[in-house]
Amino acid sequence: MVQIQVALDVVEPDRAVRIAEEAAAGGADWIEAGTPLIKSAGMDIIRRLRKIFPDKIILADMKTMDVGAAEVEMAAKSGADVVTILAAADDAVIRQSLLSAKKYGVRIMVDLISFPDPLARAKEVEVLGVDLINVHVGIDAQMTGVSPIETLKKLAAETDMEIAVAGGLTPETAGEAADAGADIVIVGSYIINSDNVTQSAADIRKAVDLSAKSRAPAAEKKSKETEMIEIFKKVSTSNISDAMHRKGAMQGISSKNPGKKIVGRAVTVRSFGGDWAKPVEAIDISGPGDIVVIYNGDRDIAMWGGLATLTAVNRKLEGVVIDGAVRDFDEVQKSDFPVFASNVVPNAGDPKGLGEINVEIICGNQTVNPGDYIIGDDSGVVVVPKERAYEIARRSEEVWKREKRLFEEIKNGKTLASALELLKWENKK
Ligand SMILES: O=C(CO)[C@H](O)[C@H](O)COP(=O)(O)O
Repeated sequence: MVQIQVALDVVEPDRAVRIAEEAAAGGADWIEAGTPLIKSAGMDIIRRLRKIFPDKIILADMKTMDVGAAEVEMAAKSGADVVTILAAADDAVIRQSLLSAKKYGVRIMVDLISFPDPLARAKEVEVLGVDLINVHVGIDAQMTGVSPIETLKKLAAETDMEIAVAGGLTPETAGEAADAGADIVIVGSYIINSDNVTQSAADIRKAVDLSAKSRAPAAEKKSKETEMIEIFKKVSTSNISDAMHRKGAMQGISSKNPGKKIVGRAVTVRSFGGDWAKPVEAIDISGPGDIVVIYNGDRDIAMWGGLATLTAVNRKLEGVVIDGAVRDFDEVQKSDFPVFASNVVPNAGDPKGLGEINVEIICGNQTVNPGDYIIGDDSGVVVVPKERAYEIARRSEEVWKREKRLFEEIKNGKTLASALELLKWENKK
């Protein structure tokens, strides 16, 4: 039977243990002390997991690169059954790890993460005596859209080693992995960031246990663009800003029609001193999914009002974001059209026609290029450069999931400080 391994990639040991208990209740067979957890809690977390789960396989995700014998020994003596060594490590490290593993009665799993030619390396380590290999796409690489399944399929046809697979697996891809020949399906984020860990582990268990024949045909693969838009619609601007390391938020611009969220591509406009010609001309070259993003630089002369709003509604624009002022506030509000701006004033400027459309602009102190992704909600507006949009979308979804999980923990009696073990993690510099 294919084994399910839950990867405890959190840095708070108490949370890790709670999640492990919930995942075990959902059908996880192997419990992995993830690398960040081991770095945070040391071998104590292995001892603790061993005590709580005497009958489960405990994997120490050491990702050892050097001094294999010593690292295997300490994980083994703490209670691990399986220890990971990086495929990128020198053969000497792998040999030493295998010797130590034999001595202390544990198994070695070689992790192919980021190895340029994983199939060739898998054959080499098999010759060295390794019998457990992990086809693995790391978390940061997953965010760019890389998946382990194709490599898994190729490796399964060529090796007798037991194969584990990891890399952002969900029930759908975990099922595919089982069909492709995986013996151990390793799942982190999908389970540990779920607001119902037990159910999510059970979903993976069910997907893996279904035979290939009884599995529903895989859903048609979405384009990256569709996937991105769906994620941006689901997450908040706060999640996106976190995913961008607190960058991307426009300053001084807020929703003038609260409750309206926008997700779309920027049509940029630069104009000056209330000049509203270029902004309203930009509406005519925009359509569904477009957001007109305007730098006007004057908070006291409006360059957008009720008539521009009506035109934008008729052309089915997604919204408008203005570093500058709007007027006709009552008409804007009645329209329900998403308008984000820095100020509301009654007086307008003149349509002189100065400025440009679809050039790089600065709006709310952020650089915006034509085609960049703009997301606005009641917390504000963020700009996501188009070149990094897929990665940022995927990362913001992880932030969203983690917050949902924390929300559940706080609902169940934890405080935010205790859930995140804040005292331990205060900056000691
Ligand atoms: O070892 C890891 C990262 O290096 C993870 O434990 C592994 O990738 C599983 O987690 P996820 O399902 O989130 O990818």
